[in-house]
Amino acid sequence: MKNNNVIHIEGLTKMFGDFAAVNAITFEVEKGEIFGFLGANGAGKTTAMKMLIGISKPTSGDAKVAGFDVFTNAEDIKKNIGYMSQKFALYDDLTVKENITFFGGIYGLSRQRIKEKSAVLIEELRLEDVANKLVGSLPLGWKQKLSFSVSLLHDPKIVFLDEPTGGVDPITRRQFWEMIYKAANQGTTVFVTTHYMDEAEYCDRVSIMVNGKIEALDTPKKLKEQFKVDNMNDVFLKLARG
Ligand SMILES: Nc1ncnc2c1ncn2[C@@H]1O[C@H](COP(=O)(O)OP(=O)(O)OP(=O)(O)O)[C@@H](O)[C@H]1O
Repeated sequence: MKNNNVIHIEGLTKMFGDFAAVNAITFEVEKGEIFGFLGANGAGKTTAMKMLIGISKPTSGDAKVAGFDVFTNAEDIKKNIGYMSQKFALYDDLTVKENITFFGGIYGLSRQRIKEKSAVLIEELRLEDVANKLVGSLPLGWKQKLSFSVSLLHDPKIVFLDEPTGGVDPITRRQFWEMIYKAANQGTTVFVTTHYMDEAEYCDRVSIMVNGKIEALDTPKKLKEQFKVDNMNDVFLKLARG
């Protein structure tokens, strides 16, 4: 593993019976990179991501995340990553402040650190007026931005985002991506799945999974050249439709 690689995967495979949901995938992701992990429904993205975040044991292959082996150091991986998905966000029945305090506690931050982080985060997200309101009462876009910030509370080396902007309006999606860029500029690696092809264009590199295999992996510019098209949507359609 090179020093600046925070994800290193070789021949990573997950079988469900005879079915290879993830079939010998190999790639590396660098520190501070925004890595887009694309694929049609059922391609194997979530299965692969579950192995990378240490909650599912691979059938075979090698994977190191944040320097830790997914087979032997899954607990260390969990401490060094952030995770956010469209489906599991925050607790609707806790206030903004309570959610931050709760997750800060889970991540092992001290009371003082939680207080400091909470103040900065609420100011940055301009949530002062709703800091004591239940998260369930906030618009989805606000929840998702807050959820992303919470996933970064413990300054993880890598943040895994599983369709973070699903169902969110275009303006909020844009703001969300500004937050992603900021995190990446500060050295956090961003591993993101999305079904929005305009978002694929914002990534430094993009991989496209088809039936458990990675069929293409490069910068959006090079992928467009390779497939002789002028947008990522057409790259995706060419690959996903075979
Ligand atoms: N626990 C399981 N047991 C059996 N098959 C599974 C299991 N989990 C996933 N699969 C299968 O593995 C394949 C890959 O699923 P996965 O959820 O990883 O795809 P995905 O690319 O994340 O799709 P989506 O975009 O819909 O989230 C699918 O055919 C799915 O049915």
